[in-house]
Amino acid sequence: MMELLSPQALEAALRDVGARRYHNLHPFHRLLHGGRLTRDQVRAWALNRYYYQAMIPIKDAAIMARMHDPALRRIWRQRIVDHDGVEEGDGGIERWLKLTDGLDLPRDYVVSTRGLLPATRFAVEAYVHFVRDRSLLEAIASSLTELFSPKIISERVSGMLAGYDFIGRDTLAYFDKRLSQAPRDADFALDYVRQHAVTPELQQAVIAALTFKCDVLWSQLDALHHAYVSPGLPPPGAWTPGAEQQA
Ligand SMILES: O=C(O)c1cc(C(=O)O)c2c(n1)C(=O)C(=O)c1cc(C(=O)O)[nH]c1-2
Repeated sequence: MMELLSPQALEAALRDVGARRYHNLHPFHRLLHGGRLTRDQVRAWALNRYYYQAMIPIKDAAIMARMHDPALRRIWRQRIVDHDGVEEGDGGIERWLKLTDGLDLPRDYVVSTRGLLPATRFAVEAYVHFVRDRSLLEAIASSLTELFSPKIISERVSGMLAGYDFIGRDTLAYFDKRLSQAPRDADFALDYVRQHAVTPELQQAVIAALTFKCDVLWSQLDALHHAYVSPGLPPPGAWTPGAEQQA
């Protein structure tokens, strides 16, 4: 028989998933944050990660479409505003494109997603499908990796500024805003999960949802590492340096 956890014990179990499985532990991130990648390897990361950024509002719209409570939708919709902006030239996706601009990747090439690793596409799509197909509680729980993101973002910004002469603070502006947005979003989601996961089965389901999401993030880095670090085998059609110049 599974035991019913107190809200505090449930939170501890969720934090333990992060401590063991969050993508700050991935070797690719260690290299990225340690200043040990080439400029082209950093470009591959920014190009692929764009797809995650671009699909986050679609993921959040799929979650919102399942919310019957206007009060809940009013809170959740802020996530879409944060990424899409209130007007053109504003928002998280635009700030991510400042990063790819800074790495000399043409915007139309980035936005076309032509050079994406297939595994990036599969992992990100799996996240969107997960929130569409599972319960609302599991969908909300799957966003809880953001509990752990402020720490990795701080490590990343300081590590990349120190480690790469081709990266400046303005290119990394995307992350400044996430440092306040992520805790606000994660605190809300954690509160929701603590209140609604009230049976052992629901509690196991939210722990599994967070585990799944850690796998979504981890497998994107596995694919980058395999294609661009070791053994360095980009799949057919995936970006290689210079491919962005070809029509
Ligand atoms: O830089 C990172 O390591 C990182 C991680 C995560 C995350 O843990 O899913 C997100 C973000 N960044 C991020 O920028 C972001 O907008 C975001 C939204 C979500 C989500 O699941 O709704 N995660 C993340």
